[in-house]
Amino acid sequence: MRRIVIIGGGPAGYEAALVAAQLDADVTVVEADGAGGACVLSDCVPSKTFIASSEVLTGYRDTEEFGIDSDGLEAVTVDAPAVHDRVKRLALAQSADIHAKLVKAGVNFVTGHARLGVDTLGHTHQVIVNPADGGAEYAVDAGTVLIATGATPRVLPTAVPDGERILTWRQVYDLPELPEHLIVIGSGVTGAEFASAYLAMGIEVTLVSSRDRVMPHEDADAAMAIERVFRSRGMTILNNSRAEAVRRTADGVEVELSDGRVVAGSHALMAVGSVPNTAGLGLEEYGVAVARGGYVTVDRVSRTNVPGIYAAGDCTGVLPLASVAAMQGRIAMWHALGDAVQPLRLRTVAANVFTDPELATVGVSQDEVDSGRTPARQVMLPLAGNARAKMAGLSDGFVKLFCRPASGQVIGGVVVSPKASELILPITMAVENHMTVDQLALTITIYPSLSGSITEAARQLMLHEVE
Ligand SMILES: Cc1cc2nc3c(=O)[nH]c(=O)nc-3n(C[C@H](O)[C@H](O)[C@H](O)COP(=O)(O)OP(=O)(O)OC[C@H]3O[C@@H](n4cnc5c(N)ncnc54)[C@H](O)[C@@H]3O)c2cc1C
Ligand SMILES: NC(=O)c1ccc[n+]([C@@H]2O[C@H](COP(=O)([O-])OP(=O)(O)OC[C@H]3O[C@@H](n4cnc5c(N)ncnc54)[C@H](O)[C@@H]3O)[C@@H](O)[C@H]2O)c1
Repeated sequence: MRRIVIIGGGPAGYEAALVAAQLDADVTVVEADGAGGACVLSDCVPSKTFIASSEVLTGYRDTEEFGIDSDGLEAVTVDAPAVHDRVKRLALAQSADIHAKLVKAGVNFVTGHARLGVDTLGHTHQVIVNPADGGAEYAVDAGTVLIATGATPRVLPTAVPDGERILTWRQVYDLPELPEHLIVIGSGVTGAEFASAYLAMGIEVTLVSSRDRVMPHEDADAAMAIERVFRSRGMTILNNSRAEAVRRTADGVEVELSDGRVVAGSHALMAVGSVPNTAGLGLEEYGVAVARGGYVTVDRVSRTNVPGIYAAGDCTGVLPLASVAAMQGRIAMWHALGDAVQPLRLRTVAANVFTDPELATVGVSQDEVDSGRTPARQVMLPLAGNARAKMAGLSDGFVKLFCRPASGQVIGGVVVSPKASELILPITMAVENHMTVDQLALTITIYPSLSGSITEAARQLMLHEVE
């Protein structure tokens, strides 16, 4: 029986463990916190649960337009401790579910810290476990080790979070009440999602964005559409602004920008990226290649340069998504245990930003098409013309489709709309299965439906081909 030790119990680690157990390996997962890792306990799951509460408030916006009399958002109050309790409860419940699943699969789950040890007895590898229960450190031999240690919020030395006024995204759920005026620093996906959720909760939000638009790595049309929505709902967005320092004041914070301006608010949320949890793991001593920024270097089957040592998830910096982390972890185990394995393909990974409206993408990007790297025809269809969107009072979103110029094969798409995370699936399936715009266009969709805009976009590309 092959013995596998996995360091880290997030999506990369626990999904790998389930695969390895299924293949009859003897699996130990060492996790410093709880099953599900940071994804479940402090990052993805809590933030999406918090956003779910903010979406309830969104339902109270513009009710008059629908002929519903209400006192509007002003009359709705948010019970912050109740919202935060729900966030934590759901995260713990999800963690418990994952723990139960692992135990049922026969995985040995150890709470504690682990690092690579020096193998003096000539075993393949050795992992040193420091259990959280205070017990003595011990060594575990392993034929295969998977490093799946994730990442931690980046801290600027001039803006150190204190958990009260200057916060990481992991600390917001401990606030006794919602901020009065939240300054979000960093307009990547994390910053944009929190700015959107707090705005929906009726909080004054200032977003400090170091670039000329929010979400600089996302589709520009989509990011600008969302920035317009944010501004129209009253968010202050400071473009081309870097935060130099954040200080506590008597009753709040002040953020000093690099051009000398100072912005005052009640709280600051630092969303300036993450750093991989790779220090102290003994990687360098062991000869495992670590790239700039501390990311473990891996190939497309999650191998590091040291035979038998694999790495997966955010600690590799390949693509920091839970879905990708999980697939990297599974691939590592399929490869290590000699099962059939397809190397990681990032081309068909769908991603979603949970702002209001949401922004979902898959396949080629507008940048790749504009630069000529990928020849494509495209169409962008505003949702404003969709009957279902009109009924729901939606005017901001769109569907964008990319296809190969000659064959019409669907190679990418963007959706900006409520629940874009669900609407991207047909485009993802088309990309994954090399479908053409004709095949998409001939699919009969529900009338009226937002998904009708996807087939309509495909029909427009079909017509274009005929011209
Ligand atoms: C605010 C936020 C929202 C997000 N939302 C989404 C989303 O909606 N969808 C999505 O796909 N992705 C989302 N992500 C990204 C997603 O959370 C990560 O890609 C995912 O958590 C990566 O999984 P992982 O297994 O690599 O690491 P993690 O989930 O970080 O787990 C790693 C675990 O390893 C443990 N660990 C570290 N060092 C050791 C050690 N030495 N010994 C033992 N244990 C150790 C840590 O305690 C941690 O629990 C979000 C990220 C953030 C920050
Ligand atoms: N919905 C999701 O799937 C989801 C949600 C959150 C995060 N994630 C994943 O995590 C990754 C990282 O996202 P992120 O937003 O946490 O980090 P990021 O690194 O993408 O964004 C951080 C932003 O902060 C800016 N910044 C840095 N220092 C600054 C300063 N001093 N002042 C102002 N701005 C500053 C950077 O320029 C950058 O734009 C994403 O690419 C995504 O893969 C996914």
